[in-house]
Amino acid sequence: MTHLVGRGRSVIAENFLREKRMPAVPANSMPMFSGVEQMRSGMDSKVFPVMTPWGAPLVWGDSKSSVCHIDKFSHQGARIGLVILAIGNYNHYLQRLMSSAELYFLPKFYVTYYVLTDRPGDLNPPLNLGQTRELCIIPVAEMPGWDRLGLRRMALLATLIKKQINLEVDYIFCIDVDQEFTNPVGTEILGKMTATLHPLYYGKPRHVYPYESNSDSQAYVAMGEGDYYYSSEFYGGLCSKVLAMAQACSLLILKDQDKGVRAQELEESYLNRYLINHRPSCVLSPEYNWWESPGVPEVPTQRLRSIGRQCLSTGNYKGDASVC
Ligand SMILES: CC(=O)N[C@H]1[C@@H](OP(=O)(O)OP(=O)(O)OC[C@H]2O[C@@H](n3ccc(=O)[nH]c3=O)[C@H](O)[C@@H]2O)O[C@H](CO)[C@H](O)[C@@H]1O
Ligand SMILES: [Mn+2]
Repeated sequence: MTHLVGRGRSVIAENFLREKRMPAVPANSMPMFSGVEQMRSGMDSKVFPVMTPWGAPLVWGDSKSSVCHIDKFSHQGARIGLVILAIGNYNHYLQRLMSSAELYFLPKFYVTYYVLTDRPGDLNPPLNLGQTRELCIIPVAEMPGWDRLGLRRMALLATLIKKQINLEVDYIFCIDVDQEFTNPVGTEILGKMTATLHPLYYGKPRHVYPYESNSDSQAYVAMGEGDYYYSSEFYGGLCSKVLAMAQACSLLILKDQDKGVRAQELEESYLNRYLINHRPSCVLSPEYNWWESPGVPEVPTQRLRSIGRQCLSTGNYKGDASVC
């Protein structure tokens, strides 16, 4: 594997990233409600909130604030990692996700794909990657099954960040392999901690969110707690923040397993529990977790599509049963 570390990075970018690695602001010093700015989509006059109640950007890729963020020179040297877990027959999604990422995911940036797979040979010959991109294949001995892997991914992620990723990139994102980028995704997603709204619960009242209701579980969320319901298909941030999150979630999962308890939505439940206590600094709109289904809201631009959830809702993908 060739390392891209340090190549072409400006002093300004180095300083910016150093500052970004500073310790977290304690939750109790979080800014209070700062009002809700809005973006209006030209097409149909729909109004989209662009800020969370705690002042974090709520990102629609074409909103003024996103465009402004993208223009920030300071991100130019950022190195970004994308962790992809592909076990068993989910390996067939890899090629599609990676080719779409080459087209749309932070093009021209330093991007390393960390592919954790039980079939390392499947990526041979490897994809033709852009000049600033690299692939790191990490063989893992895991059994297939989303219900099992949903309880393993956080631990795998924590170990890998600590051992390797932390030394190689600034930001790390974890993405479900059963997805594809369908439009540009740029630096607007780079936050200390970035989480994506689950489209089925966007704009819905708090009481319908599928937070864990079993009070024996470490993922339990009491009535009245929580702002949004986040998806487990795409999240990320600075390595140090994602490491803290993955370590905390895997500990919650282990504690539950020790008691024979399992949160209903698996990793997603623990992620949501964690994000209630540690609100994300960047919240991605359903543009970044989208599929065709009556329950999913229309968005100005569809950027990241979940093929798996699309297949689950309709039984096939655009009529192509072989994709599902
Ligand atoms: C198909 C399915 O029932 N999906 C459920 C699963 O969606 P999710 O989209 O959360 O799960 P998923 O089936 O996409 O699995 C998560 C990720 O684990 C990896 N992976 C999973 C299984 C496997 O055999 N190999 C592999 O590599 C892969 O990166 C995949 O994208 O969980 C959600 C809650 O969290 C809901 O309950 C969904 O209904
Ligand atoms: Mn998925």
